[in-house]
Amino acid sequence: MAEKLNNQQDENKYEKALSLYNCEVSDEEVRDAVRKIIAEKVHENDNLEVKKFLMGSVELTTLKTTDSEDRVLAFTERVNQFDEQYPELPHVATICVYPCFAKTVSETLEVDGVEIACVSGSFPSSQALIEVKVAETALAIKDGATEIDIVMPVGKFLSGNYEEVADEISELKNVCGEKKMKVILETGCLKTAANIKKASILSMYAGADYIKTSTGKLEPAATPEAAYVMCQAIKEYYDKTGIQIGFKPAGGLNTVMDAITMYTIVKEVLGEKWLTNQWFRMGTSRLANLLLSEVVGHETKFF
Ligand SMILES: O=C[C@H](O)COP(=O)(O)O
Repeated sequence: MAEKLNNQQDENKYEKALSLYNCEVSDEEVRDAVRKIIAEKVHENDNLEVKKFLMGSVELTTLKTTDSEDRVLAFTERVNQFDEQYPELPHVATICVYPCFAKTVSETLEVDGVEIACVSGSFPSSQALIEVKVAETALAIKDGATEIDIVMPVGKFLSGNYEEVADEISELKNVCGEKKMKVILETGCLKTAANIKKASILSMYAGADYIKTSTGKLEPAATPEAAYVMCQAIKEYYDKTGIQIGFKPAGGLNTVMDAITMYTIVKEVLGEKWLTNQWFRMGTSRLANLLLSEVVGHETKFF
């Protein structure tokens, strides 16, 4: 059943994989389906238990031009202190930083089970020579990254160079080896549900362990519609191959209700099997304090 393509020599192997899926998705149908989920289901998940779960799915992110070693060190220390101050609450899933800070985080982080995610491959544009992307990814891992977030080469995708897009993703997955690799689709640039579905399928066949909506550097970022299409693609891929792929909405998740909406879409499309922080992550630079404030019942700026 499993359809791992990496060892096949066929020149059009990824186009062939794409042809196994219906990628002619209607934007209008997606909008209607999302509207229905939001109207009928989101309220069921607006509760303390879900908010606690969401805290444990957060990829605590700092990807700022102003980041420095001191700031990243302080950022990591807050995660260490969180575990001491709130032992009954789930700690965040990862700390997500630029590769030049992987060493700082890995030398400072004291909490077991918090992964170190590094954006790589010339984040956020992905516009660099593959050799540079390979080197950056290898160095991030050498310095302690336990997960890698790369950006799909969006320009190549929009030009229809699907084999090149997939070969590049596959090459970077080879560098990652056992380390989990997330592929950011930058769904705001893909515009249509059909493109988002195609990019999702292509990334999964090329070796993505997670697919991720956005870099957070472009608008629109993680929309419920993009999340819906990506979750559908993950489900169809799982049904066909038996391989479970994670989902990471990221970028522009600014309110607790944004997070609950993403949770609801995952629950409705993918089901309970994806509702662990191994398979569902939220990349955010703003949500951790808001979620914590709601969980503890008063405003806090811990992170
Ligand atoms: O990967 C995570 C995103 O870059 C975070 O985006 P954000 O700053 O809009 O929350």
